[in-house]
Amino acid sequence: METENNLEGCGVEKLGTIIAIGTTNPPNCFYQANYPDFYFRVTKSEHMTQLKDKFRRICEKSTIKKRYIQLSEAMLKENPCLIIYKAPSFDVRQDMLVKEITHLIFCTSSGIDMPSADHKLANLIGLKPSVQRFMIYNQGCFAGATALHLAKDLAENNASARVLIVCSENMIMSFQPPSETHLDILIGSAIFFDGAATLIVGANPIVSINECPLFQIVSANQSIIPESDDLLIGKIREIGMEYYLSRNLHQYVSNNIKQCMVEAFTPFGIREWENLFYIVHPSGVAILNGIEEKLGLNKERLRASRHVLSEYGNIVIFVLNEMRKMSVLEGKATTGEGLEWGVLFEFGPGLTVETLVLRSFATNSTPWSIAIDGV
Ligand SMILES: CC(=O)CC(=O)SCCNC(=O)CCNC(=O)[C@H](O)C(C)(C)COP(=O)(O)OP(=O)(O)OC[C@H]1O[C@@H](n2cnc3c(N)ncnc32)[C@H](O)[C@@H]1OP(=O)(O)O
Repeated sequence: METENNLEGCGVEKLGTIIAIGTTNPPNCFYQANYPDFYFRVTKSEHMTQLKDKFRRICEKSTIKKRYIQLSEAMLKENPCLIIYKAPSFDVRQDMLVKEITHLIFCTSSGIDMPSADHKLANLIGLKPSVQRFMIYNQGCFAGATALHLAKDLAENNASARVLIVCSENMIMSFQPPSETHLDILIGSAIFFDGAATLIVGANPIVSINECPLFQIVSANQSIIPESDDLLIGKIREIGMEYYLSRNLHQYVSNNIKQCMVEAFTPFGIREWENLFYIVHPSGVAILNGIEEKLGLNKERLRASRHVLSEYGNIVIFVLNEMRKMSVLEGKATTGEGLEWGVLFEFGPGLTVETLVLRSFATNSTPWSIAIDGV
């Protein structure tokens, strides 16, 4: 790969580095093949046979095998307003959601109470009262990358800071019954899922105390795709989260991805895309296919994203975790499947794209037995 290694001499050890990643899901696992029956039965929509057939086609084409969702049939029975299209249900959803270091960043699109979820978490895990907290609400799917972006700045500007990031998403606010007049609900119902991820970011990782450098965040860029404001909209209403997903969304993302790559990698003299590792937000098979095609990537490059899409659904931090686990299990030399440089993309309302340039670490330079659960 053609690189000018423009980082030399600029204190790379001071760059924000991901030193821990963990992910979790609620226990209810839904196989995608069974989900149409479940979804139409619990929402009492069995009579909408054509819509159910369409939903089944969407589920089949989603390439998702299974997803984890906290909402159960019992919860829906107890809260029947959740299965009536456009029924006022915000208070019920909000009440269901709230039951549930040096710096703390919490991001979620679930719940808007004050004091917020970051405050409750800090108390729960016994963080110092002086911990510096930052709450990121309702940024949709690009919140994880924004949290990493912010953590990088905090870590690089506060010597010895250790930033805990917690991302938690839950479908309780966005769950809607199927509607013939609002087909976007079928797409969200087929690809959104519940999950949570945590990361710790700090500069100058100390390996002797088992801090485990996984990925260095070399740079972080955020950009808005021109003329895309209306393509992905979520509105908090009395009915919970009302959302709209344009059919053209995937084309806007893929048509603009090259520009994001050029802006992110030009400062480092990197102009070829094939020899990078990719942590791409698994937001839909059409988006992954479009990115692969526009960047001219071979099928292997988006393997981690496709695996997470198939096994969980749509959250980027899961892909980051999958990449480092997969690299170790397959005996690759670095945490980025043997490659040095990589990129993390995440998209959300705006349309906003976060592009993070990453560098991997040698897999034999870190205390892996502690870093990889199950290995
Ligand atoms: C929340 C956030 O902040 C960020 C996010 O992640 S938002 C989510 C972003 N992801 C998306 O918008 C999904 C992108 N789309 C896809 O991945 C795929 O198009 C898909 C899995 C939905 C379907 O797969 P496909 O290979 O394109 O199949 P295709 O045959 O074209 O579509 C299947 C059916 O879905 C319908 N469909 C596709 N996109 C649709 C949309 N946006 N709205 C409504 N219907 C849609 C098609 O009309 C088709 O219906 P019929 O079978 O009745 O003809």
